[in-house]
Amino acid sequence: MEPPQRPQASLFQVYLRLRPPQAGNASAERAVLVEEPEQDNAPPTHITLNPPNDRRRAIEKFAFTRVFEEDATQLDLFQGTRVLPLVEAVLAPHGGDGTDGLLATLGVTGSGKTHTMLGSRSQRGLTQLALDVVYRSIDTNIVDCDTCPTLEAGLRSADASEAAIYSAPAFLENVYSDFKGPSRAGSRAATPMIVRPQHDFIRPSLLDMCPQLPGHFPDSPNSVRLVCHEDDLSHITMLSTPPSQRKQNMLPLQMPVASSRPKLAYASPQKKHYMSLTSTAKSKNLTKTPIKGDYPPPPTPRRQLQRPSALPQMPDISSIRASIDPSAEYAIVISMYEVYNDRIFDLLTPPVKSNATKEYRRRALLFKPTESSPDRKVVAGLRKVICGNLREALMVLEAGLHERRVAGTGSNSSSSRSHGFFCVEVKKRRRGRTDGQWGTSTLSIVDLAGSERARDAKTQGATLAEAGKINESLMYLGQCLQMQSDASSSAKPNLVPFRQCKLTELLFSNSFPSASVAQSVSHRRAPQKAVMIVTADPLGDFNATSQILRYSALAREVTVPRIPSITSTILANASSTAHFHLPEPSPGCSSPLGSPQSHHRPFFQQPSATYQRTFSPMSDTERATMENAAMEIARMADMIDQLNAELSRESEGRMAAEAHLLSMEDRVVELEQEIREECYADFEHRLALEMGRWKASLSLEQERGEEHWDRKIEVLARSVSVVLTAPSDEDDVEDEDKENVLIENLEQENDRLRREVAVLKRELSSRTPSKRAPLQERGDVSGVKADIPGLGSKMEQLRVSGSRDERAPRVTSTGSPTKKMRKLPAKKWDSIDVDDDLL
Ligand SMILES: Nc1ncnc2c1ncn2[C@@H]1O[C@H](COP(=O)(O)OP(=O)(O)OP(=O)(O)O)[C@@H](O)[C@H]1O
Repeated sequence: MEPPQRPQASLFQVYLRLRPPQAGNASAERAVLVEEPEQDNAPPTHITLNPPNDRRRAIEKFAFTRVFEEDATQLDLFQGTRVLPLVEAVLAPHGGDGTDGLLATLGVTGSGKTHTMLGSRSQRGLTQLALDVVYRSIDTNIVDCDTCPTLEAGLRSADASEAAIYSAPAFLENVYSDFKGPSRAGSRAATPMIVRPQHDFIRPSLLDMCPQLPGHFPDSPNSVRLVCHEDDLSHITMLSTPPSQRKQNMLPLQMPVASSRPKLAYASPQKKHYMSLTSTAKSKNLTKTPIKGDYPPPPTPRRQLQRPSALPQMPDISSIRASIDPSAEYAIVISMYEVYNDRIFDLLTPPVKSNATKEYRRRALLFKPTESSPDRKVVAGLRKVICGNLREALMVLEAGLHERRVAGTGSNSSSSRSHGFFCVEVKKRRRGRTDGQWGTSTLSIVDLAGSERARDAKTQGATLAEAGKINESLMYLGQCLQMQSDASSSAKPNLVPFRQCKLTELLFSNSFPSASVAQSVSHRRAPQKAVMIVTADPLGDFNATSQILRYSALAREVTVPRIPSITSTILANASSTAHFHLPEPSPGCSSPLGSPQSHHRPFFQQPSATYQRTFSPMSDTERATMENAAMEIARMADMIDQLNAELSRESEGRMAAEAHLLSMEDRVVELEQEIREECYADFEHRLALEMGRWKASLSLEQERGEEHWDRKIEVLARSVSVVLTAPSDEDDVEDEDKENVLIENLEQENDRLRREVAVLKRELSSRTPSKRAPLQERGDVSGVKADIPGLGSKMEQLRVSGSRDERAPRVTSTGSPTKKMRKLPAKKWDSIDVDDDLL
C-alpha cells in the first residue's frame, strides 16, 4: 500500500510519534497497532486503533505522512519529519525572501510533546537541533552585533511588530547571575533516552558513541538506553537493554557528555522497568508532587536565574548543514510567548507588580495588524533578542522556558499549561549592504498543551479551568485540521475556521498566501510550510487518543467488522437444527449483513470476508424467520452504532461546552480582577485630585478667615480706641509726630516772618522821620500784622502736652477731651508778643 502523499491543499504534513510505555503501565492493553508497510524498508504510515474490551465499537484506521514507533530517537524525528527543509525554506538559499515554517506538536497530555520539541535534561529536542543547524549553516554569513554597531538599530527599524529589541549579552546579563545555589527543576522532566545504534538514519558519530551491545529492546533489536545520573548531568549511563529484561552479565557503560574523562560504573542489578524514572526525575516528582488542586504558582518577579552550566549535547548533528544564500548576510532574532487561557503573554518580559493586588502579573499582548504590517497580523509588543551564536540562543530559550506555566497533574508531573511558541526570526539582506533593508522569515516551533480529562488528570480549581481552555482551543484546532484534510480530499474548497481562537489564528494565519495591499503582487508572501507531529501513547486512554487521531490524521477509515454478539448467539442457538448461507457482504461494505457503514476518506481495501454459517435442515418459514430476525438484529446493531456515534458526538459537544463554560468563568474572574484594579487605580487618582482640591480650598478658607479676623480686630480696636479715653502709646507717638511736624513748619514760618519784620524795621529806621508813617498804615505790613493774632490762636490750638507721662485727659481750646495737649515752650511766643508790642 502506498503511503499517503501530502495532498496539494493540505496545510500540514502530519507525523505520528508513539511514545514508549510509562513506568507501571506496561501491562495495559495496547490500543494502537502499527500496520506493516507494504514495501520493504519503507517507513510505516498507517495505524489501527482497536477499542479495548468493547466489541461493538468500530475499528479505526488512520494514515499519516509517517509513523514513528516507540523506539524512534530524537535524531530519527529530526530527520524523518523533514525539519531540515523547513529550516532551508526559512534561510532562502536561492535568494529573495524566505518562507515561514511552522513545526508543532499535538497530543494527549503526557504523550511526549515537550519531550519531542524541547528534549530533556540529557538530550536535545527538535528546537535545539533546528537552532544548531541554523547557526552551523550561517556560521560565516552571520552579522555580529559587536562588529556592526548599527545592527541593533537597523533591525529595530525593520521590525514590524512594535517589538523591543535587545542584544543577547544585554538581555542575558539581566536574566542570569552567577548564582551559586542548588539548581531548580526546570519545566521539563529528565527523560531516559532510548537510542537504536543500528538504524538507517543514525549518523556515524552516534554509532561511535553507542557501540552495538547485546540485548533486546521491545520491538527494536540492539537498542540501548542512556540514563542521566542524579546530580551529575554530565554523565549518562548506557544500558544495553531495558532493565526489566537485562541479564546480570550485561555491562552498562557510563559516558561523559560534557567532560572528556570517561567513567565506568556498573548499573544496579535491581530489576526495574525500562521506562522507570531516573533518580533525577524521581526527585523532581517528589518536589513537585501532583495533584489535587495543585494550582500553578502565581507569577513572581523574574529572579536571577542560574546560568546553566552544561546543556545537553546529544544527539550530535554536527555534520548536518542547511543550504544558505552565499550572497546574503543573516541575523537571528529570537522571541518566545505562550498562549494561556486564550491570551498571549511574552515569556521574555518579566511580570510587573500590580499596584492594587501587589501580585506580579503579565500584560497580555495583541495579535493584530500594525502600522508597518497592515496586511498581516503580528504579535505586537514582544521583547526580542538578537542572538549571535547558538549558546546565546539556547540561554534565551532556557530563560523563556523558566517563565512558562507548568503544573503537576495526575497525568504528567510537569504538564504544560499553555501553548508555547518559540520563534526564530531569520533576518536576511544582501551581504555588505549595511544600509540594505532586512527581509524576515520565521521558523515557529510550537509545543502545544495536551488535551486531558479532568477525571484522569485529577485537576481542580485553576488547573481544571486551564484544562477547559486547553481542550477548547485544541477542539478548534481539531476542527481546522479536519477542514483542511476534508478540503484536500474534495474538490470543493473548504474554509478553515481558524479565527475561532488565538491558538488557531496564530497557527493558521500564515497558511494562506497574502499580498500587501500597498505593494505589488510580486511581494505576495508564500504560505508557510507546516509540520505537525502528533504524539500518542499506545497504552494510553483509548477515547482521548482516538479523538486526537481523528482530528489530525490525513485519512481515516472506520470498519465495523463483527456481527453483534446477540446475533451470533441467536444463530448459534439455531445452528443445532438448521444450515443456511448468509448472503455475502456486498463489495465495499464491511458488515457481514450488508448494513451500510459510513467511511471517511477511504483509502484502505475493504476486507473481503465471507461469513458462512451451516445449519441443519429447517423449514422455509423457519429459515425466513431466522433471516428476518438476523436482518432485524443487524439493523438494530447499526442503529445502536449510529446512536453510539451520536452519543459520543454529543458528549464531545457537552465536554466542549463545559470547557467553554469553565474558561468563561475563568475569564469572568480575570475580568473582575482587572475591573477591580482599574476601579482601584481610578479611585486612587480621584482621591488624590480631591485631596489636592480640598487642601487648596482649606488654605484659601484659612486665609480668608484670618483676613476676616484681622478686619474684625481692627474694627474692634477702632471702637475700643473711641471708647477708651486714654489713647494708646502708639497713637500718642504718631499724633505727636504729626503735631511736631506742624509745629516745626509753623516755627519756620514764624522765623521767616520775624526776618521780614526785622527788614522792615531796618528800612523804617533809615528813613527820615517825616517820611515815617506808622506801620499800621502801610499796606505791605498790615497783612503780616493781621495774621499774627490768627497764627497765635492757631498755635494755641496745637498746643499739646509736652510731657508723655501726663495721662490725664485735658480739655483743649476746642474742648475736645480725647487728645493730650503738649505744652510748647512759651518763650518764643512770648518774644513774638514782645516784638509785636514793639511794633
Ligand atoms: N519518546 C519518549 N521517550 C522517552 N521518554 C518520553 C518520550 N515521550 C515522553 N517521555 C517522557 O514522558 C513524560 C511526559 O512527557 P512530556 O512532558 O513530553 O508530555 P507532554 O505531551 O508534553 O505532556 P503535557 O501536554 O502535559 O505537557 C516525560 O517524563 C518525558 O520525558
